[in-house]
Amino acid sequence: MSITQSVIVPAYKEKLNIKPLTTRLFAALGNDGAKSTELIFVDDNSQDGSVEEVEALQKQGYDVRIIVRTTERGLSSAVLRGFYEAKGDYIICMDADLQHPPESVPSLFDNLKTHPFVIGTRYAPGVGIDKDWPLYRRVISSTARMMARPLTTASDPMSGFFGLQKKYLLEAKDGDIDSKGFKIALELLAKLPLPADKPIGEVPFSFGVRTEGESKLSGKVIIQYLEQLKELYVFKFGANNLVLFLLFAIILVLYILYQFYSLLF
Ligand SMILES: Nc1nc2c(ncn2[C@@H]2O[C@H](COP(=O)(O)OP(=O)(O)O[C@H]3O[C@H](CO)[C@@H](O)[C@H](O)[C@@H]3O)[C@@H](O)[C@H]2O)c(=O)[nH]1
Repeated sequence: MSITQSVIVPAYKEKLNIKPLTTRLFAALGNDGAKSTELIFVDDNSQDGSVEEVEALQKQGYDVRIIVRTTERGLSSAVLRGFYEAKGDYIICMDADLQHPPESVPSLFDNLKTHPFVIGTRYAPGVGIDKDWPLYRRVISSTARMMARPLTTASDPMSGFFGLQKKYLLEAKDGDIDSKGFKIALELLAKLPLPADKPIGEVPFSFGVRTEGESKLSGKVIIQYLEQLKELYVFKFGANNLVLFLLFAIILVLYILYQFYSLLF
């Protein structure tokens, strides 16, 4: 059976999550799904034993490999590298830390058969984000989501759990997709030539809790997001737009909130 589906996982210092993610993913895919699916970790030279972990899984027969980048660093560029190396026509991206349940991957692949792009969404009835998220993270997350509203109809464009049909990536103009920001799904939703008459697929999922390793979210990532938003607004609406002005007003408020938080904790 040939590979038609690829799962791409950006990973930095995620050794302890590699085995549970791989075994849970292939179990969820079932026999037939597993035969047509490859799993690719894109690691930025973590040097924490992730490579050996993947080699051990290969010996057990899993179709898994790890790309180790030594000269590049960053979540979005890692995801894009995996996308371009993927053999499948249908590609899913997910985090390594098991906050994105591997058991939801088959639903995302199913959805992708009839939609050009699918988002795993935390904003749907019955699902949600971790109840233990501190207030500041909820505020940042909902503000970030609100600011992306004019760029896409997707309910959760901040999600790192998403998929696309590879042909749309290949149809993008050279140099359009920028891999600097942290929010690669938003970048792709705003810039790919997706057909206007087909909706974005949405699959609800509950955002899990990271139990191993650490989040790489930091103040720097927030600033990167704001820079990315500015670039996407200009791409979509042109430079001289009122929306851009509003964006900067919101950026200012967010920045003040962030400073306020830093002072308190
Ligand atoms: N290769 C590589 N991988 C990276 C890098 N930075 C982060 N990653 C990987 O990217 C995934 C997400 O990083 P986290 O650090 O776990 O992100 P988070 O703060 O938990 O953010 C989550 O929530 C966001 C929405 O609020 C999501 O957009 C994001 O994808 C992630 O799910 C993890 O698998 C992590 O190892 C990097 O520089 N290089």
